Amino acid sequence: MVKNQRFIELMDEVRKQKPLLHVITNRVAINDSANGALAVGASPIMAEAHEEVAEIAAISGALELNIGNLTPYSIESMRLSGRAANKAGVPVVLDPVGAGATDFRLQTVQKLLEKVKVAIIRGNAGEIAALAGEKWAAKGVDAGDGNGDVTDMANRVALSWNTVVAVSGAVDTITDGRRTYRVKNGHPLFPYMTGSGCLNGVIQAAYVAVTSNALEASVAASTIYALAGQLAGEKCAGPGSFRQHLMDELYLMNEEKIQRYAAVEDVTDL
Ligand SMILES: Nc1ncnc2c1ncn2[C@@H]1O[C@H](COP(=O)(O)OP(=O)(O)OP(=O)(O)O)[C@@H](O)[C@H]1O
Ligand SMILES: Cc1ncsc1CCO
Ligand SMILES: [Mg+2]
Repeated sequence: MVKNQRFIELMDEVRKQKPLLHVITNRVAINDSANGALAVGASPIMAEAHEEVAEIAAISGALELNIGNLTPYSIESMRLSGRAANKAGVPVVLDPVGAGATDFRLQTVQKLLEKVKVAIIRGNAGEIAALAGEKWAAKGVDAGDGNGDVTDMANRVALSWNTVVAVSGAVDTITDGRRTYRVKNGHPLFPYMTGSGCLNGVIQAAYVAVTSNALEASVAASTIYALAGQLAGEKCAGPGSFRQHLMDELYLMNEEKIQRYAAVEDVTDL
């Protein structure tokens, strides 16, 4: 399945369709998330008023829920929009930011997953470890260190919630619990840009808006995003200009760069 050609087709499809993305996210990442969505060709709307979220979710190409700055109000926004998205057949992406940091976050994610069918869960290893019930020294919203096998944890979470799981890190692991892919693109400056994982989640939403195959959407989004960061990192001196170059490289991504540099492996049978 993972052919560079397919990533290119999906990238073109996002640019052609310009899917509306309903995003409920944290106040740290909100502006970069909107700009990154525009850079890949999607059309973001950040909305969380209870009066309108169901209506917006139902007409969107995808809904992205990010729990980075939870409040009781935003939890209800996520529930209402998630239910409306499910009813309308709109795919939902969930970013369980800091799920290992507090019981409140973990319980909120679990309750959301019980009520809302999610197409892709995207998180760092610490967050996915929390969902898998694995011990892991996650540090707030950062991944931290742990000994668990990332693929095994991701598989378990994917099978429990019947979803695709995309684990970000130096290598990204994407699985539906049956097939597993690894993306080796990326750049060490990524962790110095706050909200870079949150933007990854929004790009996942842009891609799942244009295909009913959430696994291929997630592998394509993870690859194109990590590759844009890799090319950005090669051009810049530090985190400030990395952020600028990342937006540019998302916008400038093309067939030639994907064919030349995408480093994706199907590790299902390894
Ligand atoms: N050490 C690294 N080397 C290369 N790429 C990396 C590295 N760490 C993360 N990435 C890339 O950075 C992007 C963001 O992933 P990361 O795991 O840092 O998200 P996150 O921890 O959820 O971020 P945040 O919470 O700040 O939004 C991914 O596309 C991933 O491929
Ligand atoms: C720093 C931070 N705190 C809550 S959300 C967020 C953005 C990165 O996840
Ligand atoms: Mg994160």
